[in-house]
Amino acid sequence: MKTFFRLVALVKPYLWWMALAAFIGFATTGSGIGLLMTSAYIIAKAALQPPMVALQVGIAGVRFFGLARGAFRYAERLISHNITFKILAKLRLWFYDAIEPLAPARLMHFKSGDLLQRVVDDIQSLENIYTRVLGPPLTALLVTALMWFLLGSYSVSAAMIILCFHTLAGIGVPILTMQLSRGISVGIMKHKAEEQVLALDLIQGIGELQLYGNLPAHLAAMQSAETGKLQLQRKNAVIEGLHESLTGLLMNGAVITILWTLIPSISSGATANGIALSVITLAVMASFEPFLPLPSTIKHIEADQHAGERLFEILDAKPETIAPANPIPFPSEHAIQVKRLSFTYPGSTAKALDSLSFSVLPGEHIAIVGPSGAGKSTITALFMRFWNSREGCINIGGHNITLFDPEELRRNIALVSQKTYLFAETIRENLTLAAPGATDDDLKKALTAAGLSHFASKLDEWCGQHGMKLSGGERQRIAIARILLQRAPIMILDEATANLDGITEKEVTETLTAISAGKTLITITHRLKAMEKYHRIFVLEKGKIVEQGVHSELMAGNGLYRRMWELQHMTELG
Ligand SMILES: Nc1ncnc2c1ncn2[C@@H]1O[C@H](COP(=O)(O)OP(=O)(O)OP(=O)(O)O)[C@@H](O)[C@H]1O
Repeated sequence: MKTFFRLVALVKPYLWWMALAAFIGFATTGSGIGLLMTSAYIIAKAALQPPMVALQVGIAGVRFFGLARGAFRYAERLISHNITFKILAKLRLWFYDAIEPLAPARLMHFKSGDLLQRVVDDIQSLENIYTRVLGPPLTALLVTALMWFLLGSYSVSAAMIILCFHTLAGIGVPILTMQLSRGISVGIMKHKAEEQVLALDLIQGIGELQLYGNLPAHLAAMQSAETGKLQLQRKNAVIEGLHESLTGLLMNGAVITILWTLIPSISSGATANGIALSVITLAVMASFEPFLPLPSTIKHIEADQHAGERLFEILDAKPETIAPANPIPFPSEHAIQVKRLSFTYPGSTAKALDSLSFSVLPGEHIAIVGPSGAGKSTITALFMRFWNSREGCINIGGHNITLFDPEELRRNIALVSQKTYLFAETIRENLTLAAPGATDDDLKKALTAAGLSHFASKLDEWCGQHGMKLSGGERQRIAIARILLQRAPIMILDEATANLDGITEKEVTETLTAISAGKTLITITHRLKAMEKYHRIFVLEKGKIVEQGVHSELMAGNGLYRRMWELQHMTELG
């Protein structure tokens, strides 16, 4: 229930609007009751053939309640939907704000499809919190009070009867529905989330699924999630039918019981007359309208609770990197010093980096090389503060990088990794990501310098899903154009050319060398190509620096570097 109250707290700023909407909802049902009461009055009275003037009040009542009902319904929908959309927009913004600092460290354990489900469906389902959960019970309560007052002023026994039947419809039927439908809404949500995860995997990994013959098994899993969802939806429909029939039954039960109680008093001429009886009958029937949605309220509480838990799981997660309260500006002098840096990934026992120390002078070009799993990419992740080390530190310009605003730090370190992500947008949008204020002229210059002059006239060309319309080399060149636009003084190239064929790799490397002139460069690679150009090379093995020097010095030794170099060059020659 804690989650539910947290969700209710979210709508606190709209409490007065919600109260107004509930009151207008009550006015709508009240007008419906008034409409039927005045209609019954006219029909019953007309049967006694009175003069026309005796019907005037009734006719005016029908006109008034008929028009008022429509106007109130419209106002109630307008206000409640307005509140709902405001709440949804607020929740979505919260979610995006919360998710951004969690990437990538805290999102590692979530599947993309599941996150998509949370941001789209879970938040959407919370729109019911006002329209189906908070509003209808309030309206039903007000209608019960109105009927108690209307009937009570006429007959106390009729008022007691309507109270009993309203209590059964407002509490008994919803509790029964809750017992019968326990777990259904949550089950439907779980199946939907499962389907979403599988659908996204299907879209993204269709090539692999086809290649390894796993497509039928994947489709079967999707089918099974769909079947599970359909079975629960069918059960849900049966229960919904049942509660609607029960509410109808109670409405008719209330009418019959009240008639049965009041008819004797007409015969005896004590309190009731025939006209009043027909008015009461129709009023009782109309008063059950706000009780119809109550059983779904209970189901929505369960669904909202589950959706809320899934959202709060993200909203409450502590980001790996928190910006300091008073960040210091990024220095203009940016010598780098890594001191006794160690790092162990959560859940792992082995150190990915073990007391690593090295320094890079401003404008110096260094390479960090080593076999797969040596910890090279972990260094990049710590520099960009995707992860944070608890042992040792990275200093830039003499300041620990934790003292900078992470966003400013990332603006000043340009990163090209092995896999450049391109959004399913135009070339322009994929470039302005790095420099939102860049002009078309800037973009064209960057494209030309990155070796993509043929794209300079195609800024509005769509890149395709994940940049599929571009070759691997072109995608890496877009990344180069991005870092040119970013104009950062420090560059990290993390296996930037690893996925390219020999000729493209050579061309892209030449472009990268040209644009890194005058900047501090850290190249991270396991491929020992053109190593002569680096001022210093650090050889990493199992998270430790085992050798360092220039290419010729390392080749003169008989260590890991030389063995890696010989192995790679022998393989290439062979
Ligand atoms: N997110 C993670 N969670 C747990 N362990 C990880 C994670 N990422 C990397 N590791 C482990 O940390 C160690 C260093 O990984 P890292 O990716 O830094 O190596 P690398 O030298 O860049 O390798 P490669 O050249 O293959 O990319 C490896 O043992 C790896 O299994």
